[in-house]
Amino acid sequence: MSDEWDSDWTSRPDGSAAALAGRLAARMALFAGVGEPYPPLGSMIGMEFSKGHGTENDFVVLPDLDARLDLRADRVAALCDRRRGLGADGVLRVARAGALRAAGVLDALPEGVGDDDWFMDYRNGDGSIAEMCGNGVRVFAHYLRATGLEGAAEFVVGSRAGARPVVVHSCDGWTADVSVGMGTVTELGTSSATVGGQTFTGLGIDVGNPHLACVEDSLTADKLAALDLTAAPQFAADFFPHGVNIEILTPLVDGVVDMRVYERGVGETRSCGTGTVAAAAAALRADGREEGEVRVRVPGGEVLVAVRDGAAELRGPSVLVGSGRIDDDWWNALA
Ligand SMILES: N[C@@H](CCC[C@H](N)C(=O)O)C(=O)O
Repeated sequence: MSDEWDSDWTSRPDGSAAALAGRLAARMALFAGVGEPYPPLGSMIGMEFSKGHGTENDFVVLPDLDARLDLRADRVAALCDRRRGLGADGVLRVARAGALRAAGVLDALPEGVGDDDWFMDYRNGDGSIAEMCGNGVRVFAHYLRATGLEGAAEFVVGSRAGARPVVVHSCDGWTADVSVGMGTVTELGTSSATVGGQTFTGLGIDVGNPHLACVEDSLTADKLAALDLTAAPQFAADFFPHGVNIEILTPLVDGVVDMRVYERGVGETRSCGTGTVAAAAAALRADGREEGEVRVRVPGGEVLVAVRDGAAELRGPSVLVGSGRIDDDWWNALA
């Protein structure tokens, strides 16, 4: 972690009124000394963050261009906690791949990713690292464009699953429409999982991260909405030794499916971009096809998935909600 985030008064975890008054006085004195107006609490020092979502799969975005942040699992989990933190399904650290490699966050660069490429360092809400996040990439690309960190509308975002080319079709400070090349879709075979007391059989699919996409013929959108996804599903751990994201979906009708998801490292989310790709591939396969376009409706909105030549493209929205600073005292007290 950077020294600038660890000054004497920011590192004290003492949250008492006396301690707070002391810190305020120290800030006021500091600013009075240089003739500057006193800044609002939290505006002087503290990590910048933004909050965004893709079809309501939400993320804390942390710009960390020098890759100095120590993104320990407990810190990520606290940040993502909806009561004691900012609240999110995951964290997106923004840096160049080379900076993350130099800082030891990445041992080596994934295939197709260069030192100068942007890299989405993605963490699940429980602090675990995942290879890829399809909704996250759209928000990541939107953030880069909206902040001016990236000037081009087409560029590459590196992920642990490899290079993901993005096209930002339209974008302002609030919303964006983004396409992502999601790479190869690999079928792993059939497996099953028990969700809310019901057993579903599906297709194991790797899109950089592991999925079990279960197309259930008897499901309607209403029956899907009534499923209980509060408890963690049971799945075949020998089939998915690193855990799995589980999608339950209706069969393909007129190019549309409805999907819900239980994400590894998070729980039920209102959308999962890689999950929609797995769902589209499984729905096409169940329909006797290997290619095609599928509109995937999720609780948080909808996205468009195209599967062609064994690879997929995902297109959907991104929303940037706002930005601010994380209090250093809060962050350091997590140590
Ligand atoms: N929400 C993401 C997927 C995030 C990673 C996943 N939970 C995993 O552990 O593989 C998406 O939009 O793809």
